[in-house]
Amino acid sequence: MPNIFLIGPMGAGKSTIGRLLAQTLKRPFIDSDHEIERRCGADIPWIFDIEGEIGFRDRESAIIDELTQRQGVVLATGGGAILRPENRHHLHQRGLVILLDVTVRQQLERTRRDQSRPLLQTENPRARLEGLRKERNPLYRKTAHLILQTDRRPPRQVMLDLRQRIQQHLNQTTATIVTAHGAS
Ligand SMILES: Nc1ncnc2c1ncn2[C@@H]1O[C@H](COP(=O)(O)OP(=O)(O)OP(=O)(O)O)[C@@H](O)[C@H]1O
Ligand SMILES: O=C(O)C1=C[C@@H](O)[C@@H](O)[C@H](O)C1
Ligand SMILES: [Mg+2]
Repeated sequence: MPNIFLIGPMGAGKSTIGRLLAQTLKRPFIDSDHEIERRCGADIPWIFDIEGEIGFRDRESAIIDELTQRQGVVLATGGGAILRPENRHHLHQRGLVILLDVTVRQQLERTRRDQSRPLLQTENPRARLEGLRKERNPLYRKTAHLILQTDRRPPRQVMLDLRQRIQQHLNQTTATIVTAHGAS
């Protein structure tokens, strides 16, 4: 089984679904946001405060480069992990990249009680999420091998669907390789 990398907007469920998927596949689960916090000894709002978004993005790029070199892991990335070209390249080349997508409406619902996302600590989170979506959607889409909508379904359902889509994708890829090599 290749590495599974989850990308997508804040509140799409990358951390939640990633953990469930790793459990059922019996793979190690890593969350790049948590790993940055653990190593830094500070939470993300604090890192944004002290080092600015650029400081956080530098830490994020270093951790993505490192974690994508592991084997057989499920990795949940942060919502902005696709912003830098080198991150997109590492993700796309070193694993199967799944975009968990979500509507802005659901994002608002899922993130409104949580103050851990500095980019949403604004007067108008809806406008911020819409702006981010416009800017990032093309980047998510060109980095992903598979796309899955996560609205209106509970996490376990999304995870089961995702597991099936991954299996289908891998079966198709294997079939193509076997055909290309002319195996009987
Ligand atoms: N399919 C779902 N249905 C309902 N709630 C969900 C679903 N997926 C995730 N959630 C809830 O939404 C919130 C955000 O989910 P999560 O932290 O997994 O998002 P994320 O994609 O990792 O966001 P971030 O990019 O900020 O790390 C959590 O409270 C989680 O329980
Ligand atoms: O969408 C983003 O830019 C972010 C999403 C979170 O996962 C964190 O990585 C951080 O809050 C920034
Ligand atoms: Mg997360």
